[in-house]
Parts: sequence; structure tokens; C-alpha cells
Amino acid sequence: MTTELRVLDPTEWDRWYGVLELAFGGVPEAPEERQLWRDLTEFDRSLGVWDGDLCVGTAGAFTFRLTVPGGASVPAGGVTMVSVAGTHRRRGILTSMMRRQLDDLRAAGESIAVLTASEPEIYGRFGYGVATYAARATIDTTRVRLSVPEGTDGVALRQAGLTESSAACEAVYARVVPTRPGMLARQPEWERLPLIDPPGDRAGSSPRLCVLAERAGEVVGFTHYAIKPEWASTGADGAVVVHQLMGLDAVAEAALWRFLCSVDLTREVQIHSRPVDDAWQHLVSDVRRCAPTLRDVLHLRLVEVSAALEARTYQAPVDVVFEVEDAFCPWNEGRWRLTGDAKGATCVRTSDPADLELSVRELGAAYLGGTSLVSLAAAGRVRELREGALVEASVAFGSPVAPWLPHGF
Ligand SMILES: CC(=O)SCCNC(=O)CCNC(=O)[C@H](O)C(C)(C)COP(=O)(O)OP(=O)(O)OC[C@H]1O[C@@H](n2cnc3c(N)ncnc32)[C@H](O)[C@@H]1OP(=O)(O)O
Repeated sequence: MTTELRVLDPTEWDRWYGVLELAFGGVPEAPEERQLWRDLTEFDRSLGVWDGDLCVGTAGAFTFRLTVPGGASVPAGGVTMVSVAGTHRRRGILTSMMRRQLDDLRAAGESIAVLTASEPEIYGRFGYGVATYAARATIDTTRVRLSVPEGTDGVALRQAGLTESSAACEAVYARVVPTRPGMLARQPEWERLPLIDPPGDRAGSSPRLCVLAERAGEVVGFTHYAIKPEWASTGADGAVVVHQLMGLDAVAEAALWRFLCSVDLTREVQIHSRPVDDAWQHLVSDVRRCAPTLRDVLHLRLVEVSAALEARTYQAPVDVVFEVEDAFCPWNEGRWRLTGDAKGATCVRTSDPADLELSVRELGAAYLGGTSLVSLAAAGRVRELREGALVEASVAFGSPVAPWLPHGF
């Protein structure tokens, strides 16, 4: 089999995207969703693999800015739309696209690549580590009580149209982005994403609804949610499905949670993807009854170890030498001295003895402060060569706020 890997021509998009749709099961996306992804496609960053005139592989990249610990917004390539035709799988086509893509990202000066994986097992071999997790939970609102902080009653809530309130919600979103590692600054047109609500995806629930939280006439928070009405022989048995909730402070968020937990004719609030340190866990009277579970979300790879480690800050002083393994991007291999604190960092090549030995995948997992180096060492994935270096680096890499990505791409 001879295949050709080349940059996508815009006229080929429908065939190219069709391969992706088929690889994901072949159920056509709603027209408005398909149109959004077409509009968001960066053609010069999209790769197609062709077997004659047959498209058999797809991979794209978005030009993102990612919040990192310390609050900086760092250029990152958002790997997306990856698929290989079922007729051509397990012959190295994905590997060839990952190779080309990481070389391209490096040439473009992006020191970080991120993706959300259809299956977590796929991308570790290419140096990606799991950098953020999200919590899922179901709050049984017939049993669980909420205690809200003082001042919550000072927040006014207002039902608003999803589209009409978009600008106000985006303004809140923009203020939250720098406060949490893992979030992506909105690029043009991405504000359309939260408004995509095809009836076929609702699984019996209402269209997306919006409630704004306001104080002194200013919008300080919002929630996007839906109601799934259900009736049992014993009465109303509906659910509230939370799509998004953001507030500029604790009371704005608490007011929104209190609203969601008290919608008439419902018995539960379904939470699909929230930060692992989210406040709702501390507002509820019985977290066990909410059955929280974790799920991997953002997989992150350091494309250039030194530039990436210098782009974030460290919550405690750190001075360690890493011995980095990186078979897929060998320019990262070898020994690097990271010196940094809360103000900034340098990361340079060194011939000094190594303090910690790990692969680039572990550095990617720890990069946003959501996975500790100590926990990776406990799994044998980081080796400590100088006593004390593991705790020093692990504390420094941490983040007071858990990293989180609120949407897929
Ligand atoms: C960011 C995103 O877009 S995530 C979306 C990813 N896409 C999908 O899940 C759609 C359905 N799946 C597919 O299209 C394909 O199976 C892909 C893209 C996952 C893999 O493509 P392939 O061309 O078959 O991968 P390739 O042949 O390069 O495999 C490389 C290695 O990964 C392994 N691998 C590939 N896919 C998987 C998988 N789903 N699970 C576990 N291992 C896998 C292969 O076994 C191979 O291992 P080896 O090097 O030890 O032999």
C-alpha cells in the first residue's frame, strides 16, 4: 500500500470529514454542528492521508492559547479530528500523521500540544500524558441539602435566551479563563460552540436553557442547563442536566447551584464535567450520595521541553535536573535543569547529574498541576535519583486550582 500524506485542500473537506464521521460510527452530525467544525477547520494545519483518490486518514490542529499555572496564556496546538479509515487501520497511518504534526507544531513555535482522546490508550505512545480530569456526579436533590455562603441572597437570577445572553456569558468566561490552568482562551467563532444544541443530541431533555446571575446590574455568572422531564407512578422524577456553570466569585456560583438543585419537578442534578476541586462538593450535605467519578479530559504533550517548562511558573522554588526520555521527539531527550519559582523559570541543557528520571509523558501529565509527580513515582513512572528532589519538584509543579477544560474540541 502506498499512501500520500499532505495538507488538506479546502475543496476536499467534505470527503475528508466524511472519513472522520465514519470512523466515529457514521451517524451524520447535525448540519449546524458540521458547519461549525467546517468553519473552525484550519485548512493549512489539517492533514489528509490518501490512497490514490481515497481519503483514508485525517488529523487537524487548532491554534489555541492555553492557561498554564501562574496564569500565562501559552500558544498550544489543539490536535483534533483524528481518524483512520477502518479499511486502513493498524498500518501506521496514525503514527505518520502524529510524526508530521509534531514536526509542524515545533516549526510553528508551539511548545505544547493538547488533545481530548476518544480512547486514553491511543496517545501515550506519542508522548501525551493525562493532564486534566473532570468530575461527574449526580446530586440526589431529594436527600442532599445545600449550604450556601453568606451573601448568596444578594445575587439575582434571571432566565435568559441562550443566544441573546451569549455575549454576557462569554464575558464571564473570558474572566474565568486566566484563573484556571487548562482553560482555552476563546478564539474567533468558538463562542458558537456552547450554542450548538441539535435536537438529536438531547436524549429527551429540553433545549439548552440559560440563567444569568447578576449583582448590582452586572452579570457575575451563568449556567447553561437542560431539564429532562420524567414521570414515575410516584410522581415527578425529572432531572436537571448541567452543561455549564461559571461565576466570578463563590456567591455567584453558589446561587446558581442552589437554583439548579431546586428546580421544581426534578429529583436530581446531573453533572457531566466539572473541575475536580469544584465548590459544589463542599456545598452539599452528603457528597457520597452524589457518587462522584473521575474521567480523563485533556492530554498534553511538551513539544519543546525547555520552552514549555519556562512558559509556566512554579508555586514553590525548584531547582532540579530532569533526565528526559522522548523516543518520538528525540530533540527533547537528555538532561535539563529547571530553576524557577512563582515569578518565572529557566530550563537549560546541563551535564550535571540527574535528580529525577522520567519520560516526556510524565512531564506532560504533571505540567498543569493536576497530576502529581509523587503519584506518578508511586506507579514507577518517575524515578528519584537525589533524595528530596521528588517532593521538591512535585510541590513546585502543583497548582492551588485544579486544571480543567470545560469543553471538547
Ligand atoms: C484527538 C482526537 O481526535 S481523538 C480521536 C481518535 N480517533 C478515533 O478514535 C476514531 C476511530 N479510530 C481510528 O480512527 C483509528 O483506529 C486510530 C486513529 C485510533 C488509530 O489509527 P491507526 O492508523 O490504526 O494507528 P497506527 O497503525 O498508527 O497505530 C499505532 C499504534 O497505536 C496502537 N493503537 C492504535 N489505535 C489504538 C487504539 N484505539 N487502542 C489501543 N492502541 C491503539 C496500534 O496498535 C499501534 O501499536 P504498535 O505501535 O505497538 O503496533
